[in-house]
Amino acid sequence: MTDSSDAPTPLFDTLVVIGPGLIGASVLHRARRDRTIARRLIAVDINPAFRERVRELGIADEVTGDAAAAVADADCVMLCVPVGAMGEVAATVIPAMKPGAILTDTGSTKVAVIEAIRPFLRPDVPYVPAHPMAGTEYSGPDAGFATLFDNRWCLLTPLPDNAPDSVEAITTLWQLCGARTRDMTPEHHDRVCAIVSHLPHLLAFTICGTADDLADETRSEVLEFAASGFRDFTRIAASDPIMWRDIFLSNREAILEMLSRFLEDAQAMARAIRWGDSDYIVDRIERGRSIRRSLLENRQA
Ligand SMILES: NC(=O)C1=CN([C@@H]2O[C@H](COP(=O)(O)OP(=O)(O)OC[C@H]3O[C@@H](n4cnc5c(N)ncnc54)[C@H](O)[C@@H]3O)[C@@H](O)[C@H]2O)C=CC1
Ligand SMILES: O=C(O)C(=O)Cc1ccc(O)cc1
Repeated sequence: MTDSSDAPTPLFDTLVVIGPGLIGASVLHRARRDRTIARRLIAVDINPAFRERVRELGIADEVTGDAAAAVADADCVMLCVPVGAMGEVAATVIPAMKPGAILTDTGSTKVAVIEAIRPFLRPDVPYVPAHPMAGTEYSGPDAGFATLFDNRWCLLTPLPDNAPDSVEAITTLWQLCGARTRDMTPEHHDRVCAIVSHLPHLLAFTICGTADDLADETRSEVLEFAASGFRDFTRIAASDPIMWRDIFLSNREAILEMLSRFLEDAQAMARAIRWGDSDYIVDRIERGRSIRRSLLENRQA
């Protein structure tokens, strides 16, 4: 029998998304919308309420809590759970995958996630780690949307023994999601993300905590008069606590290194303010402005 439709063959026959929260549900929305990523979509979640939401959203052909059964027929399995849960999920799914199927993940840290998954790897199941650099402060299946990854970066950290076709397949998957892709080592990835993503979140959580610790009368004024600077911090400070606890604990060294460099620079700024060093202050602010201009030019803001 011939296929009468002109639709191109999807990249995978069956894609299983484990953890259809913000990221997983966004992949499912995109795959559902375009039908170029996979013919059949399966979502696995431990939370029954989230499974029900995924069913209601209609973004998967099958929704289940049984990860091992779900992956048996999969051509690609994408782990979209918090980074601290990657190892235990990998331990359940890898033995149940069919030979040649590809395992990938979307974790925000790479060295620790790869180490957590490595003990369960099989030579006939390539694992290609990835990290879409796109997200919001919201989580859960309702937070997902099809265009989340458009024009954003997805960083891949292929392993030395990855066959080129498995890396190519995951690269294509992210490009079909709308992302631009770049390969780098897991160590480099973790240092880059420590400065561009993890430290900014740490600062946001901290400044909101500091504001909340202020005396009662000042604290109520923080809420009343929050100018845009503080308000912008509160957006990312609204992010999921479990996800961020796991990121901080799993990228400990790079985050602590970036934090200590930041503290030195903040001290230098404090000194300039104390001694009235206008040139230093203006120079630092101008560097901030030029970084913002570059982001706008690169369509990343
Ligand atoms: N939120 C963001 O902006 C971004 C997050 N990431 C990474 O992607 C991953 C997912 O993040 P989000 O989608 O934001 O999280 P989320 O909290 O929205 O979704 C995670 C989902 O995983 C499920 N889950 C947790 N443990 C599970 C288990 N053992 N088995 C099956 N399901 C399980 C949860 O019930 C939830 O539905 C994390 O590793 C995160 O670091 C990557 C890029 C951006
Ligand atoms: O909402 C924001 O500003 C984010 O920074 C989202 C985000 C969170 C975690 C990641 O690993 C990547 C992107």
